[in-house]
Amino acid sequence: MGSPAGAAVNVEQLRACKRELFDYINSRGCNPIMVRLAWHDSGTYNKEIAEWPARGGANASIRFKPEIDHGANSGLSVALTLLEPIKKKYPDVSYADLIQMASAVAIEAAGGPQIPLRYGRRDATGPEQCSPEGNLPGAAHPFPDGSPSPAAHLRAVFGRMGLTDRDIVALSGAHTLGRARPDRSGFGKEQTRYTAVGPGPSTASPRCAHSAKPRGFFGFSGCAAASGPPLRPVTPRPTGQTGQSWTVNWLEFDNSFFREVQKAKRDAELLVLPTDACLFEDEGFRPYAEQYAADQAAFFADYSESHRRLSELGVEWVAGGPVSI
Ligand code: HEM
Repeated sequence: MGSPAGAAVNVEQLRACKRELFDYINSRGCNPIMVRLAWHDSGTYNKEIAEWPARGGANASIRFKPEIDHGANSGLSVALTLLEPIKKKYPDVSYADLIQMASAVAIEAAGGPQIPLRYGRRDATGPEQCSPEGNLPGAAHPFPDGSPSPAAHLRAVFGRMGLTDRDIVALSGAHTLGRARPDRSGFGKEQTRYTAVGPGPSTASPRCAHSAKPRGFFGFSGCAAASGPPLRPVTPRPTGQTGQSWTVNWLEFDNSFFREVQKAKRDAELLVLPTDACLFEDEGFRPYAEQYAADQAAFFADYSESHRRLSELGVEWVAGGPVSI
């Protein structure tokens, strides 16, 4: 049911699990939902509460009812189901580690930065350890905490987790991946041209910079000038999808979220939530948002560090943890 406090960290299993997750996630195109699952597990953290697991955070309590049934978690049981066969194969990897690992791998496999994740998280063991509903941010008025603006709401929620303005802006950049679906969150359109035809430009595949070979939607399909194995496996473009994405290439992790939100004339086919728009409207957030729109390397560097912090919120480490692999 979960890793006991005294369980040791099994580095061999962690490494093998990470290797397997890479293709497992990429071949299914489930990168976005893995990122969202991990964020919704850690994002319940309250820095004012000392006791574990009452303080919330990355403890895998999201796998139990009632937490998985919270309104904010609508649709995330799909991600838990996908992870179950992997958990069975690597039983010494705690659920909390597996959820965070899947998210970091999903980002790296989609072309994002490496995230210096550490392992050895202790699992919550039952429904009585679930976090109460209402800890995750709302995307639009009226905000459940009565905040007067999206920016105030984000600061209240992320501040409760001990995160800063820079963390808020960097982490919001995860919306470069994925979609909103009306039947899950109530946000987004039923379908757009970027979900109907699948992620990526609708006319032609992007080309590798070194050759005329087309690029797969998850990375290079092969390039004569590049040494070593292909960077990422090629996966068929998933067409006929539903929902509304924030970006055109919604299975590619880059800084396009910021570039799209920044545009004076936005593409009506792409989603901008009030909490996304405020990143360019609020004086405290704007410098970071502008920097990330202009400089992908700066975004990747900050994202990587903020994501690691998010992945460790509220964590109780088992004996031998935390470890890097
Ligand atoms: C800043 C406050 C945030 C708000 C208000 C927010 C809100 C939302 C909403 C409404 C959706 C659509 C869910 C659906 O309909 O399935 C969504 C999806 C998503 N969110 Fe956020 N989010 C926030 C922050 C974050 C953070 C911090 C991350 C990760 C670090 C993240 C990652 C994602 C991803 C990857 C998806 C796409 C999921 C999918 O395609 O299945 N979000 N978010």
